[in-house]
Amino acid sequence: MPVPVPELGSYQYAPETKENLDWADLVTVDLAKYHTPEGRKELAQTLITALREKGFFYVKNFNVSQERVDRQFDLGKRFFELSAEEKEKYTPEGAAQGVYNGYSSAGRYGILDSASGLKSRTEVYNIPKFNGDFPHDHPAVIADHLKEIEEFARSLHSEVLDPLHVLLAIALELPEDYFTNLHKYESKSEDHLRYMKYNKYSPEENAKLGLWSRGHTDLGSFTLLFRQPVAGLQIRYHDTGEWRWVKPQDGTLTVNACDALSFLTGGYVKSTVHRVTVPPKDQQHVDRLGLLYFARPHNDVKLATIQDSPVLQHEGYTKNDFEASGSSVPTMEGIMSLL
Ligand SMILES: O=C(O)CCC(=O)C(=O)O
Ligand SMILES: [Fe+2]
Repeated sequence: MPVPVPELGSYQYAPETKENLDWADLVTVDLAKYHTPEGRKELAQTLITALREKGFFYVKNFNVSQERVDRQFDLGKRFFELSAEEKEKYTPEGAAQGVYNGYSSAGRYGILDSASGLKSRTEVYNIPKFNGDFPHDHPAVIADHLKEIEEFARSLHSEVLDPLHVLLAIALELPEDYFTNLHKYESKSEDHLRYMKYNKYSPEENAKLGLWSRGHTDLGSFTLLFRQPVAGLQIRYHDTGEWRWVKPQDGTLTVNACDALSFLTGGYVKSTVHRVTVPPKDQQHVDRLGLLYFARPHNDVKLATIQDSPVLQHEGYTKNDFEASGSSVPTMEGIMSLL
């Protein structure tokens, strides 16, 4: 008898940790308030304060149902359950030179602990924009649901990124479509939807490791992280330098501003250093599956400080690091080849 395939969306999230960790104190941008001019004004202030102080914040009421999110987690889970051999077929050519759409096996992230030789066990599957610039092969588990994945990625653009870009423009006293014009879905940019699996280690291995990923900033505009019940993500506070854990919140996205927004605003918007550390003891027995979206400006956007924002002018944020050091200012495409 054929075994029925479980319904997509039956993904079981791990229970949250019971440990009392040093959680980051982050504000929530409630997009339910986005639909009136007063609400937008208030949210613009909430957002810009969050971007200046912590660089990370939560977003709620973003009009993408939990059911659709659960189905994406399930697709990610099913992808990583494929055999190593099958997954390796989707490793892109040029992976070693930084080409990242498609599959990256755990080995590519290298040795995490030189004393023990323990390697990263983080697998990634990146799916680029569906605007025609990035034709791609996918295994059947993904290909069979490609339309749904496309709709999901497009709604993250229209329901989350567009509103955040409008709010940022309001806060900087720019025309409301200033940033949405740099982030059109149909234009070429290196946005990607990511399924990400941190395969677990034994408690003994974790004790040797300490960290699962090194501190870094993200390259693009905003990164959207769907609720992650397995604690591990930590951000570094700008003012004190201390590391704080990011707490999973029901029905929210965790969002961080990234390097491109920081360059465009002459450092007014902060791109915050973050990392993934070993989870607390009560969560070390589970794999940590992530669902993320990385938004980036169009490839041809020059990363020069915006000169027409009265706020940036008034506050004195008129030069980013490239401009201050007299180096030539790269485009978004150009900066990728500098990495
Ligand atoms: O897995 C996470 O919580 C964060 C991942 C991350 O920082 C990244 O992929 O850039
Ligand atoms: Fe990151």
